[in-house]
Amino acid sequence: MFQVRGLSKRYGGAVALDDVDLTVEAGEIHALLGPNGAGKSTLIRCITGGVAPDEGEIVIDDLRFSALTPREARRAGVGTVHQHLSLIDTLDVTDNIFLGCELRRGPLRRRAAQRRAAGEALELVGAREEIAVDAQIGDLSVPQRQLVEIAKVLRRGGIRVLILDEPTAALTDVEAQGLAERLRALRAQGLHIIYTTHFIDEVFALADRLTVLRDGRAIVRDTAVADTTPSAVIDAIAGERGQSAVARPRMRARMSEAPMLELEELSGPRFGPISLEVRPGEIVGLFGLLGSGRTELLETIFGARRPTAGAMRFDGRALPAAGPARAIERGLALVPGDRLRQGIFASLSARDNVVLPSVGGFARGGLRDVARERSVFDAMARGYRLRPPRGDALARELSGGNAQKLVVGRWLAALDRTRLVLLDEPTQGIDIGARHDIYEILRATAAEGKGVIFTSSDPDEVVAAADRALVLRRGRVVAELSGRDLSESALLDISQTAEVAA
Ligand SMILES: Nc1ncnc2c1ncn2[C@@H]1O[C@H](COP(=O)(O)OP(=O)(O)OP(=O)(O)O)[C@@H](O)[C@H]1O
Repeated sequence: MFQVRGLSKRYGGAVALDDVDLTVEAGEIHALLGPNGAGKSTLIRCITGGVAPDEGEIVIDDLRFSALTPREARRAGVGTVHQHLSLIDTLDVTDNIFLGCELRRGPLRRRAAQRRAAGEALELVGAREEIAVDAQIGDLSVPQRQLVEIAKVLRRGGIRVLILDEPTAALTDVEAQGLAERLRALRAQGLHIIYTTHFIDEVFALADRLTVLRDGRAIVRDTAVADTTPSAVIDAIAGERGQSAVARPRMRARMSEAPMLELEELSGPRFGPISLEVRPGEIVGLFGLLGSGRTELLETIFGARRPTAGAMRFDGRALPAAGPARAIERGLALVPGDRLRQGIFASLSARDNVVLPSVGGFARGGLRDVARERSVFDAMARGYRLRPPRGDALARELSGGNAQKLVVGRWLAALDRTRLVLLDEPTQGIDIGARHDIYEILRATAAEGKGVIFTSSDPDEVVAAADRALVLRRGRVVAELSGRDLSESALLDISQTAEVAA
């Protein structure tokens, strides 16, 4: 039995959870959905012991808790797989699984016993054949790392409730299906599985029941997936603008002939050689996974990394690897993928996070133009459905998805000077309503004659937002698709064929 009853949590005046009930049966996969800032992470933190609720209780078997410490949660059988994986690249699988809880006899580590137990833990997630216990984590693919992470949690034993926070955010469809298989097997062992996601299709393929949170309330509660439809769920998540936002027609930009960006046989760290042209008004999608070289390619164009061979030209002139400052001067902008590390200033206000790169441009007579900063921020908050839409909220108080909107939105504020925008996974962690708003913003940007390159591991997204897509695998372009040829199934076919060929 796993139940949450009447859970409420406030942060100052902000209500994160408002009288939430949730029941997850044994042997059930329960999807937790909702727009950014709806309270999903807060609910999960209450269950895993990171946050003490103000009211309500959590019931696990015959134990009732009004608040849990992380230790109590573990003892009660709650295991959590976080979105930001906790594994260390330079250690092997066994050492990662036993990090901080090594098996010892006196002062000695029992290496053989650990390796054996690590193998058994991998068996629990059906990955004993696939993953060697002495493989370096850095050499594993993203889905393999995720399996190690789950194995690490299960190894502790006594897990009754398994919680996964956006486990498929960085996976392709094929990889997500692989993970789904493993989760089904765990479900069959009687675990209560709760997972958060922004992917609706996946919920209908995998989950048994679902709950949708909005503004801290469970507006759809413990509903059997068989009793609802994807469009009803999208409506519940995105509100009345939901369906229409998703179905809105695409706006095609007219493209001029001369390319603004030219890459000629460009090679760099983990990619190349790649040749690519981007014209003003064009949106190019780079479809590839983490580790496909997509981030390195964007960073090289932006001058943050040095190419090892080939040439780059922007507006017909050489684009030297002279650092981001020079690239920004020439009209390039990069929205980084690792936003937690590279993008957010946690202790600054939401408004400062958005206007900071543009403050110089807004200043008048050496003073910050506060009115202008406010209006730029407010426009961004409206356009991106920022929650809360307050400029003075500290960035660290925002939910993950809303913090992400700040980093993407920052370039909206600076867009006057930008001619080519590079975005690394711009919608990862962003809810379905705001996701489509971001596509529109990309379209509107292109319609002004600017160029856009974005990376994505979501074929849907590439089809929805790009004029042309390059499929990237291990640093090379394995296919290029545009017009009628650019479809979700074509992208998937090509990436699977490339996978098999490799
Ligand atoms: N430490 C905090 N201080 C103040 N407010 C907070 C804090 N943590 C969360 N909140 C607020 O609580 C609300 C719920 O946030 P939560 O992180 O649970 O959302 P979420 O559904 O997980 O969103 P996302 O999909 O963006 O991750 C948000 O309005 C957020 O701003």
